[in-house]
This record gives sequence, structure tokens and C-alpha cells, in this order.
Amino acid sequence: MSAAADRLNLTSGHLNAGRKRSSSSVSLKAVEKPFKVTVIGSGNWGTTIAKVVAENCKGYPEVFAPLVQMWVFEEDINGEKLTEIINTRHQNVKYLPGITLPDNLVANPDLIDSVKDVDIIVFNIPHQFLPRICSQLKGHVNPHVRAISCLKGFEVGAKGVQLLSSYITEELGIQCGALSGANIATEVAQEHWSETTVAYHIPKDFRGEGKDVDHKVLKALFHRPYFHVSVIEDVAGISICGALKNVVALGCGFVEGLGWGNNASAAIQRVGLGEIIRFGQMFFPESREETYYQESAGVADLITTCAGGRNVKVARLMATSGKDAWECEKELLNGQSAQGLITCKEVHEWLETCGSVEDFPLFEAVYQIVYNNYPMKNLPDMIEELDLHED
Ligand SMILES: NC(=O)C1=CN([C@@H]2O[C@H](COP(=O)(O)OP(=O)(O)OC[C@H]3O[C@@H](n4cnc5c(N)ncnc54)[C@H](O)[C@@H]3O)[C@@H](O)[C@H]2O)C=CC1
Ligand SMILES: O=C(CO)COP(=O)(O)O
Repeated sequence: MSAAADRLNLTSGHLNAGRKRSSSSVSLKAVEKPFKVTVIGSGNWGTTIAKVVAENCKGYPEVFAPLVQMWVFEEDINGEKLTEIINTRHQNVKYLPGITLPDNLVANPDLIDSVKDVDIIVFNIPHQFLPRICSQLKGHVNPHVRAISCLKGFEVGAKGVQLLSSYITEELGIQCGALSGANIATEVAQEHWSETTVAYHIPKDFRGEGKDVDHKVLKALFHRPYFHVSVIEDVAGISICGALKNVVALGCGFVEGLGWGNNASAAIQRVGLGEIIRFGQMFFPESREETYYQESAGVADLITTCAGGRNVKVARLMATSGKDAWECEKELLNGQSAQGLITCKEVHEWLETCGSVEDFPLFEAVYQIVYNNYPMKNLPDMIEELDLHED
């Protein structure tokens, strides 16, 4: 095969604005053995990312095995199995209705079978389910498998606060990066243009170009004409922002639900961005401050989530109805998860453990409103008081 024929060109037309990141035009060598990919998760974002990945695996058979499996937490939908509906009608009628899925995407209810002989696992489930999924997968995943986590959250436990990618690496012994960005799932599924950030460290046991997953392979796996990918190294930075912007979005929902308008929402986002960056600097010093400003996973994700995500909707309903968070989540989301409700508790527990609650007054205020019924209208004072205390 000639050098030219042996290379694959993926061009996005996406400008690199002088940042240190992967090129938008990827020249990719055909690989020794096409990578087999499985997506674990089939919710709103899980199904959307499975669609993206399946489109690329079909489009680049020199690089990826065309058939992509999606592990589905099986459910009965009006007497039919969700997996059967997906495999026959090519729609996830519960979590991504109205979107046709590629026919090379196969739903599998058997977690262990779905990762058999796989090279790349894309994790995409609500983060509260990750520990159980990892414990089930233990012993069934080869150490050379590579992974990307699309989850937004942290794992807080005996080991302190952990990135979910690090948790996957520790539990399964596999290298894991992250994908995070300003990506409301339904907009991506409808193929409206958006950007995202993938972050991945090349592991010590990297087997070489054409044999192992590198930044070019990841770009080929996720980049679509409607979904522009930048690949960087800062796994911590993109993961911290992805997790914490959900907490900030709850704060925005409270002030919007109270009818305070755009100025109040912008104030919450300003304070929130400061706390996100401080959290990164205090607990993940390897994260890079420029990631928060320059990448889709940074301030852009904060803006889109606070404008139209599920967390903001749940918090708005809490404010307008007086119902608690769990009732509002149930009423609005039909089985989907507002991850900020769990993350604000995990963050509170971690900050309490290390005596840093007062350094994060917004995160603390959101926690107190969700779990201890503090009045939302006191939010400005809760932030202000703690700010003064800090001085
Ligand atoms: N939906 C969105 O717009 C975006 C979501 N994310 C993140 O992606 C991650 C996954 O979110 P979604 O796919 O939207 O999930 P989702 O919020 O739609 O959750 C529903 C999923 O959870 C599954 N599930 C329910 N009980 C389960 C159990 N016991 N064990 C395992 N799975 C169970 C359901 O089967 C379904 O697949 C989250 O961390 C979220 O923050 C990131 C970007 C965008
Ligand atoms: O992460 C998201 C957008 O990037 C989605 O946010 P919500 O979970 O609040 O819908």
C-alpha cells in the first residue's frame, strides 16, 4: 500500500486558534488491526455518543471495526425490551426519542459480553452507577484496553476526591481519558454544530502508532462534521469543570425560578467559575487554568448548561413549585439524572473533610438549599457572608 493510500484524512475546517492542541486536520495511518469499540451506557448522552462513534466506525473501517456495541441497562417499555426496540427500530424511544440510530450500533443488555475482545471502551452512564459497573467489569477487561469517560461527576470516598477517569483506571487497570464539552445531548443528536474536548495521556505501555490508541485515533473516533473535537492532555481540567458546572447550574435555576432574571444568573455563573478554578487549583494542581477559558469543556459548558441543561430545569422547578429536588427530577426527566444534585453533596462531604467549606460559598449554598431546605432567596447573602468571613 502506498504511503498516500495508507493514510486517512479527516478535515474539519475548524481553526486552531494558536492553542497547543491537536490539529483539526488528522492524517491517520491505517491501523494493524481495526479497533473494536463498545459504549457503556444508553441514556440521553450515552445514546448520542454511541451514535457519533458508530457513524465514525462505519466511516473509517481501516481504523475501527464497523460494528459498535452499546451496553443497555435493560428496561421494559410497554411490554417490549428496550434493547429489542433499539435493534429493530433503531431508536432509543425512552432516552433519545425521535433520533434514528445507525444500523451498525447494536444494543446489548449483557455488560460482560459487550466488552468481549474490545479495544476501546467509552463510558457514558450517570456517575452514581459507575462503582457497580466497574465492580462487575473487574477481571473481564484486558489491561491493554483504552477508555474514555464521558461522565460528569467525581468519586468521593476513602481515597478523597477522585476524577472518574482515575477511578476507572484504578478499578480496572486500564488507561482512561475523558470527553467533556458544551454538549446538550439532544442538540448533538440532532446534528446541530457544537464543539467538545477530549483529553488523554498516552500511557507508558503505548504500543506504537497504528497499534494503539493515540490522539489521532481519538479524534477519528469522536469528530463529526457537526461535532468538532479538540484533543488535549488536561484530563483533570476538563473533568473538574464538567462535574462542577452542574452544581453552578442548580444555583442559576434557583435564581431564575425566583424570577430574578439574567443578571442574577450571570452573577451565579461568575462566582461559580471562580469556585471551579479554585477547586482545580486546590485539589488537582496538575489541571491548567487556560483549559477553563479556552476549551469547550470549560466556560462554554458552564454557559450552555446554565442556559438549557437538565440541572437548571430541575432547580427552576424547585423554586417555582416548592417541591424537593427528587420530586422535580422525577417529574421533569423521565428517568434521566440531574448529576449536580449528587455532585453538590459529594463536594460538600469532601470540603468538610478537608476543612475548606468556607472557600466555596456557592457550592455550599447549593448543597444547603438542596439537602437542608435553606431558603433560596438567601442565596446572595449566603455567598456574601461567607465571602466576608473568608477575608
Ligand atoms: N445528557 C446530556 O446532555 C449530557 C450528559 N452528560 C453526562 O453523561 C453522563 C451520562 O448521562 P446520560 O447518558 O444523559 O444519562 P441519563 O441522565 O439519560 O440517565 C439515564 C440512564 O441511566 C441508566 N440507568 C438507570 N438505572 C441504572 C442502573 N442501576 N445502572 C446503570 N444504569 C442505569 C438508564 O438505563 C439510562 O441509560 C452523566 O454523567 C451526564 O452528566 C454529559 C454531556 C451531556
Ligand atoms: O453536560 C451537559 C451539557 O454539556 C448537560 O447538562 P445537564 O446534565 O444539566 O443537562
